Amino acid sequence: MSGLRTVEEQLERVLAAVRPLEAHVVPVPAAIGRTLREPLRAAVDIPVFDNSAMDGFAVRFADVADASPDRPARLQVVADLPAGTALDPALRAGQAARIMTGSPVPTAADAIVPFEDTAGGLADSLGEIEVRHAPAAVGAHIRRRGGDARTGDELLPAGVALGPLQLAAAAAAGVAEVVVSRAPRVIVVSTGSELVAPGLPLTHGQIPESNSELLAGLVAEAAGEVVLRTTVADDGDGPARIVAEAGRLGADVVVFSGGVSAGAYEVVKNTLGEVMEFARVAMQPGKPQGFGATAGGVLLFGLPGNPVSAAVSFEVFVRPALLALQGRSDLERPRMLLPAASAWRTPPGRRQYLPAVIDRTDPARWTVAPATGGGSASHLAGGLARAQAWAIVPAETAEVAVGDAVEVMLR
Ligand SMILES: Nc1nc2c(c(=O)[nH]1)N[C@H]1C(S)=C(S)[C@@H](COP(=O)(O)OP(=O)(O)OC[C@H]3O[C@@H](n4cnc5c(N)ncnc54)[C@H](O)[C@@H]3O)O[C@H]1N2
Ligand code: MOO
Repeated sequence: MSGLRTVEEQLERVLAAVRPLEAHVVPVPAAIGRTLREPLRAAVDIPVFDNSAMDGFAVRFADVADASPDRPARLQVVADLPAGTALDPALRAGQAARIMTGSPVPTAADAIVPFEDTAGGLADSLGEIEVRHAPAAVGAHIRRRGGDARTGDELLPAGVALGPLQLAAAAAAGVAEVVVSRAPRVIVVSTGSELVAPGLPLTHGQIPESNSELLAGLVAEAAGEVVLRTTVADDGDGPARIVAEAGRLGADVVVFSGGVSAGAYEVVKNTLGEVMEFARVAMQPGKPQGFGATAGGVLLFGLPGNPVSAAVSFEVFVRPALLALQGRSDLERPRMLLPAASAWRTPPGRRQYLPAVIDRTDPARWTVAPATGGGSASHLAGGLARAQAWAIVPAETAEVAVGDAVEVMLR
């Protein structure tokens, strides 16, 4: 199809307009979902000290090296070391300390014997014990100081998203505060005089408004903060009023949906032509795209109004921009090649982004299929509910056959 811009060209224009937001210091519990802007370095060693991996006895390996059920080694227990103890008892030949998992190993000990390897176990553990099984080697069941990370080691580079695993590592490394990006502030605007809040009665020609639900949720998934969510009519100066409001609210991004194609009442296209460029992109759905920035740097997206078009356009253009604003190093969703479970036709000359389901019954052979009976028709908002991924089919491909390897963007 002639005169269409590639997805890559459009995305390049979008990303060229992105200026990363300020970074600030927040306490670790407030950093969930934020993007790290300075490397995370360990403030203490992990583990902090040599400690026991088992409940049992700290011993001198030489005392128990030959222990067996027939010839058990007898040791005298001279100390008890619960977790949190500050003790470091001396152990002479033939002596042991009872020790719990996580307790500091005495300097004089060089192996741990679990309760299970003694005759009396926990029940008989504070007087004399009989070790019936020798530890495998010096150091058995001892978790060494710094074995995981040393003070000052980089645990995470800047640019990664902080989830529960990353924040737990920060806490374990003794870190109380991290430097993260602030959340992008986003305004979500639906356009259309036919739109009515879901649940309200509909007169002829009216439909429930659903794009703001979609886009606000996608913004939140991308760690953005929706500061205003509203609908404007197909006539009047609603979009311009919103752009002015963006300045007052300190918004970073405005996402319009609808009103960008070729009709008589395209309110975004007709009123924001001075701050936005309207292009046709070689993708289906999502062909008509508006994008621009205000003098103050607020990014303005004009997504097509069809619900599937809006969803795809968000994935392809808005989400990468929101992540780039936050300084995220990886702007892409994970992708993989999967065999098609059914055949479908694709639009000529435009890259297809098809709402897809993944059959994960066989873990060694996932397959992909369209989520909607009607293929990629952009109005199928109900079928969108089943979509688990996007199948991406190149512009040159006319149809997908069963078994063809299809690129799939997971979500
Ligand atoms: N003559 C042409 N007509 C169209 C073209 C074209 O190239 N030439 N492109 C088509 C394509 S492709 C798309 S996509 C749509 C995009 O249209 P708009 O972005 O202008 O969107 P609207 O016309 O406002 O709405 C389209 C469709 O989506 C429904 N909609 C809109 N907003 C919402 C919402 N918030 N919640 C639920 N549904 C919404 C709306 O009622 C329409 O049915 O243009 C084609 N036309
Ligand atoms: O681009 Mo439209 O989104 O094909 O339906």
